[in-house]
Amino acid sequence: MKVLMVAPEAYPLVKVGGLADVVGALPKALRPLGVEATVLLPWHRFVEAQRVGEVAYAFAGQEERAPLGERWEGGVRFLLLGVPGFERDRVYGYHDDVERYLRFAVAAGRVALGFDLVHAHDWTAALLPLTARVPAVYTIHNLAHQGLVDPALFFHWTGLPWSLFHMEALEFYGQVNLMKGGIVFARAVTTVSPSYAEEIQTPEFGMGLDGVLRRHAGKLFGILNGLDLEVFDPAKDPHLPAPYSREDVRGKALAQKALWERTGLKGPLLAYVGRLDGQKGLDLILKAVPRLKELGFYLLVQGVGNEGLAQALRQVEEENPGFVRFVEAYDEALARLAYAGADALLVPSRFEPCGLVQMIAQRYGTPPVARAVGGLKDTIEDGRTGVLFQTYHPEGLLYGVLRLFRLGPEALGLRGMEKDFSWERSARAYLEVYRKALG
Ligand SMILES: Nc1ncnc2c1ncn2[C@@H]1O[C@H](COP(=O)(O)OP(=O)(O)O[C@H]2O[C@H](CO)[C@@H](O)[C@H](O)[C@H]2O)[C@@H](O)[C@H]1O
Repeated sequence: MKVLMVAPEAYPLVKVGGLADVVGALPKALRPLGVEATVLLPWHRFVEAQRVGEVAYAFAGQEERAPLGERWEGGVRFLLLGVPGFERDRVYGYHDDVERYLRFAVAAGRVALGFDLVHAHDWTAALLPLTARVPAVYTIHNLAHQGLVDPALFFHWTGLPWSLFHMEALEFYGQVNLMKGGIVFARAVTTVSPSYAEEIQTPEFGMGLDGVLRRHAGKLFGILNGLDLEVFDPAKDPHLPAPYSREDVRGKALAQKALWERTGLKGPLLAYVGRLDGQKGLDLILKAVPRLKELGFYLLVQGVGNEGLAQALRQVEEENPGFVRFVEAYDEALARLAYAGADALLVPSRFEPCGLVQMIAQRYGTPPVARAVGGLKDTIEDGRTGVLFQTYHPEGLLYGVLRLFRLGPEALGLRGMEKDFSWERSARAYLEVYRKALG
């Protein structure tokens, strides 16, 4: 079976968050099952690849051509599509994001012709289930980003008929909603944990699409993300001062020391690693700081993203020297040191489709304190490998932290290291869904 995965990011070529980890790892896990998956990404100028051809497509009534690049990484074939709009430094966050990703998706439809199935990821590829001439599976990684477009622009750019502009297809409160199109037109829709698959069918988590998801519930599947155990392995991680495993955890103490030295903090150390986004519950962390400090905890926050949150974090760092460190950087090495060297990882998300950071931390022997939502619920054993709290409130988070330290973070950490986060089972579930879609 030849599958084309279409996504905006994939590890190790382009990574902003967890989507990249998933799109990077899934093709490797599918290979032993007889699925040959190729990953198609926009050709960002910072990605080196060999030019292997050209793709012709129509956009806004004009014939255009885009170079096609190829690169192999870890046995996976990556194709890079050089449509205009991607010769920039960042992956997202430009005023014309919708236009450039639509152009990418239109051109990607041409590339898909050589494959049995398209697997489209998130809003940036959501046009493909509608336009690709091969069956499509659509995966929702995050319902918060849906891709809303002015209908006049959308139909001008894509050349699609206005007859698609109705409630059962692309229309969403007067605009075109790309993610809605992905859900409606895919043969199967997946999301990244069983709990999130349930939650998004409710008004609380559905972000306006819960009705659409309920209508299409028969083809909606929750498949838990795995971890790339080669990439995230404390026994082989080059970013750590010394390797360690469950059998010999001595290296973990060295990681802790290195983390203290690097950040100027000491223990008991609570860490947050991830994008700075309203989704992630950083407002709870910010509000909990005075109490955490009183109780003798130290706090490290590492991440980039929302400027308002960054500002608030800078201020909290300034007001609490020696207790709070805010590292505003995308830094793989420091992230690994935090997963290994912190006493606990905080994941107080408002909602969480799956979440990888809590799995990474458990694999590195660091228990998470997380909110009981989405994939966090599905990957943390409450009281055994981490602590889950219910209420979205600073008190909920504080209660979780105190409970963890009563239970003993070391014991929970050791149990977390035993957990199986491999992709194997999930890859088989995807294969089942692919078969249904090809049906
Ligand atoms: N400043 C930084 N420095 C270094 N590394 C950093 C970093 N900020 C983030 N990362 C890395 O980015 C990844 C984050 O992945 P998550 O799945 O936890 O969240 P994200 O919200 O990005 O993903 C979305 O998609 C994934 C994939 O489906 C879902 O699991 C998740 O719930 C959904 O919100 C991890 O590999 C983490 O180490």
